[in-house]
Amino acid sequence: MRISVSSDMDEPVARLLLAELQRRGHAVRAHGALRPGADAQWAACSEAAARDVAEGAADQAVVCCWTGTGASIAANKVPGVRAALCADAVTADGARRWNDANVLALSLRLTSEPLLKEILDAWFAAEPSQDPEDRQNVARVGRLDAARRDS
Ligand SMILES: O=C(CO)[C@H](O)[C@H](O)COP(=O)(O)O
Repeated sequence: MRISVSSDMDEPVARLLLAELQRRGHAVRAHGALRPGADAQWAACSEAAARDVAEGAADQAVVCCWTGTGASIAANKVPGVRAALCADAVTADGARRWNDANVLALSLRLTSEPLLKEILDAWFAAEPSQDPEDRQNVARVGRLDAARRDS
């Protein structure tokens, strides 16, 4: 899978995230503090990674900041992006399954190395639910997105 990754801070867990995604065979594109010379403000680098997904340059993205909140807020402003801030594997599983999330947001502060691997395992193992009610919810979010674009 093609995965864009962003972090506003060059923290060990962000480097580990890059290495772990590569080890799993993903093609990784780095933004922010993970790419020399790139804009590393959390709003800018989260937007860049999210735009990769929205524009088809990446299949999914993982966006990071110290809390994970700014990264998820910025990513969610990009049309077509459903970013989910996940602090554990159960949340990551639900985000993929029920929300059809296409961007994973992580807190650099909270995500330890074992937790990171658990979250990634759950995120990549889960498939979006085909249950009609779940699809209706995701479609409804898409309509909210479209309405915001048109307003
Ligand atoms: O969590 C964050 C945003 O949600 C940032 O990582 C946090 O604000 C730190 O940024 P800075 O190093 O610029 O003070």
